[in-house]
Amino acid sequence: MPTKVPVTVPDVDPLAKMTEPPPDETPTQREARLRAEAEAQHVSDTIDEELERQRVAEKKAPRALKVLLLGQSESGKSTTLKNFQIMYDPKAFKAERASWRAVIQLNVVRSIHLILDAMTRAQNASDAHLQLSPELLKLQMRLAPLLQVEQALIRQLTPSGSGESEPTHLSYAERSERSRNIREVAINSATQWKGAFSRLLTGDPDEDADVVEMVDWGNPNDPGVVLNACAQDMVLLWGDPSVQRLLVRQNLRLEEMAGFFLDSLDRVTSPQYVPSDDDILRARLKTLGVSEHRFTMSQGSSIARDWRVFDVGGHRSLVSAWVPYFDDMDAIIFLAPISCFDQVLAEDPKVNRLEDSVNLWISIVSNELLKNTNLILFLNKIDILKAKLASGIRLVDYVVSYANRPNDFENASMYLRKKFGGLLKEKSILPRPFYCHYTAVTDTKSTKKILLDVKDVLMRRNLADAALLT
Ligand SMILES: Nc1nc2c(ncn2[C@@H]2O[C@H](COP(=O)(O)OP(=O)(O)OP(=O)(O)O)[C@@H](O)[C@H]2O)c(=O)[nH]1
Ligand SMILES: [Mg+2]
Repeated sequence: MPTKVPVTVPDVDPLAKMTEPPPDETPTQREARLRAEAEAQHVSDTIDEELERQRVAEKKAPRALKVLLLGQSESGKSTTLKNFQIMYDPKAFKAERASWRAVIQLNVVRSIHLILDAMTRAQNASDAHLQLSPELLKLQMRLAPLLQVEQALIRQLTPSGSGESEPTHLSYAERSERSRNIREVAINSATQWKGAFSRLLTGDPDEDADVVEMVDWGNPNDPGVVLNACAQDMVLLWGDPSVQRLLVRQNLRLEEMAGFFLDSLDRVTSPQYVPSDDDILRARLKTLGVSEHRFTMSQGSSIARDWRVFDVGGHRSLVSAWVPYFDDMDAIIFLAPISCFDQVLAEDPKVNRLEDSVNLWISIVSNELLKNTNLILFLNKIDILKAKLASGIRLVDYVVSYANRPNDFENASMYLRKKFGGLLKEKSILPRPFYCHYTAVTDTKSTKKILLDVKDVLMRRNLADAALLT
């Protein structure tokens, strides 16, 4: 049996013993000690107060306002995001300028590819109306190298291993850091373009240097070099009246398609080409996955709020990836491209695009997770809608319920607005206001006004909600 050792418990607190004043303290020492203790207490209180103030401030600070951009593929989500960038993060927008060049080059090559395909179809059909002149056949041959350029650009803009056949990424992603260090390797001094480029370096040297770097003028297979060499032939092809007739016969309206640059060939294929804001808004690059962008916006003179804007891919296969973002979203900007009434989905040619937009709208409006979320509808691509209706394409041929209303923009846009508004009213779980704008988000001026309005509405609603909660 182990013997028990009694444990002696001190009858005084050892800590108190250590801090208690010495027994032989003089009155002066005592006064000094008390002063030091009071000072230490004051410092400690100040720290506590500051911590408490920070805690309250953090609690009160408005969290970031979250906005999700939704809509079918090619509805204009990423283009709307670019407008946000131009307004609230011009630096980020500028930083990407050079990278858009490759996207625009690919957009050009795609359009030419479509024309060459249309010519091949005409040859195969041996239709007497579609006879191609020997000059056109020569052009067709001379433009063949562009198809290889297309492949090179797709490789540059498609993430490896994604299984995607369509580009989805700016090329800067893999270049950004590296490019800062290898800028000097870009120009081969033997090329004739060097002079042109050095003359060009007038504006922001950084921005232009990025563009200079993107083209390897010493490499005859570089996309920029091939495009420049083919520029005249492309202009001839696009301007040829029999090509225009052929496109009409095959119902190919290239100028209404995403990423149309054939009317600006001289400019966009020139060695000194730097994409303008307008070009970047018109460039087409499909989104894969979800990207988040942060902006700081102010309301009046006092309140600044952080905004988080989410851009998602609208391709059918990507729609299920939207759901995790529904939770906790303050607002959704839903884009319905109403010019698309006579088009079918690229991913499913059995489905009309307008009908698809209406169905997506119903699923968003009636979604339980979104019953408290503000919904803002952009009836987009009104510039194309106006041109289409003016050219005689009839809405009633695709939307039977349009009946005998006049085939003009005022009536058509109002009709579609009522349709979307009616569905919101009918299908929403809780009543909510109908915020709706007619937009052409490739037009920065009108879009700026609309986004300012959206910002005001959301900030006000958010403040009102916060007031209700407190
Ligand atoms: N003319 C015209 N073109 C537009 C308008 N809005 C978007 N576009 C063009 O339509 C194309 C598709 O726009 P995006 O913003 O890439 O479409 P998205 O909704 O992001 O498409 P996904 O990424 O595939 O989901 C781009 O080439 C845009 O320039 C518009 O109002 N008018
Ligand atoms: Mg997109």
